[in-house]
Amino acid sequence: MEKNDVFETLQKVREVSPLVHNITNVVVTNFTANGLLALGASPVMAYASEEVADMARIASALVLNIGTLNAQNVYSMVIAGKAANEQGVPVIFDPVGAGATPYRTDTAHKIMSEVKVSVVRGNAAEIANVIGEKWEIKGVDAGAGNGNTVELAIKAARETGSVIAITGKEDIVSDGETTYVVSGGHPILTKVTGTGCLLTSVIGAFAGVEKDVLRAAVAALAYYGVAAEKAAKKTAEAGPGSFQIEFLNQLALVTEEDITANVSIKKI
Ligand SMILES: Nc1ncnc2c1ncn2[C@@H]1O[C@H](COP(=O)(O)OP(=O)(O)O)[C@@H](O)[C@H]1O
Ligand SMILES: Cc1ncsc1CCOP(=O)(O)O
Ligand SMILES: [Mg+2]
Repeated sequence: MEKNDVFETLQKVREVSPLVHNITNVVVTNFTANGLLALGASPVMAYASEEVADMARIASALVLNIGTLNAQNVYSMVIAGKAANEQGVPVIFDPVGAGATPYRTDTAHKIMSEVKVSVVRGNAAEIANVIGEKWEIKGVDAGAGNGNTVELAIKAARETGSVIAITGKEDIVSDGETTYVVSGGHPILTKVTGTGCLLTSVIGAFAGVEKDVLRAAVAALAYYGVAAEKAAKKTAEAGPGSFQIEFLNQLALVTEEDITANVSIKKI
């Protein structure tokens, strides 16, 4: 996986404009749709159990996000996930807040057991709790924890059979055999809600055009980090509000040169 693979995959997303079906949370819905549009993908949010199977079947990727879960949406997520699986549509899962309440943890386990998930993207606490390990979580935010995120990603990938993306200061992606560290991004990302959720949907867009989901996830994380760095630089004198808007701009503006100059991907 090289820097030019990142740009190549980004170009494919921009050319194909994959339809990304999101069943996500009420906090991030608008931001996610706008972020996917800025990337060049085509977002749709569809939640009704009567239509999710039909929508998932025609999508290039399905993104499931339990941020503001309830019984109805979880029911829809499983129906959509199974339809996507039948059709070979990649399913990307964001276990928002897994570990914060037993309902979230149990739901994450239910989705992982009933749906074949291609990629799970979460912070370290969420990924740890998905595989039954302890890691402090405060609502939807990861606590410091004292585990090793590389080991956690490898273990979680082996146990679940999914590609695992753990995000934070450094992002780790593993399929249990091959593991990458993607550096970049900016701490101000943690001051804007939904940047993790949007990233999960961006991974969906990349997986919608690239069959190798490990490669798709690494490319998505690298691209996202570069856009964040550019936005942070441009709004350095301002705060999270200006950053949020500029980040959407930069998601549309990342160039091959930006990627060559700023991406850091290490295979470990
Ligand atoms: N300290 C940090 N420095 C740079 N980037 C960060 C930092 N913390 C998080 N990020 C980035 O913020 C984005 C969202 O990740 P994260 O905050 O882990 O997700 P979540 O919001 O789901 O907890 C990712 O692109 C990640 O790389
Ligand atoms: C604040 C909040 N509460 C429930 S979902 C949500 C959004 C979480 O988004 P992210 O994990 O991307 O910060
Ligand atoms: Mg999150």
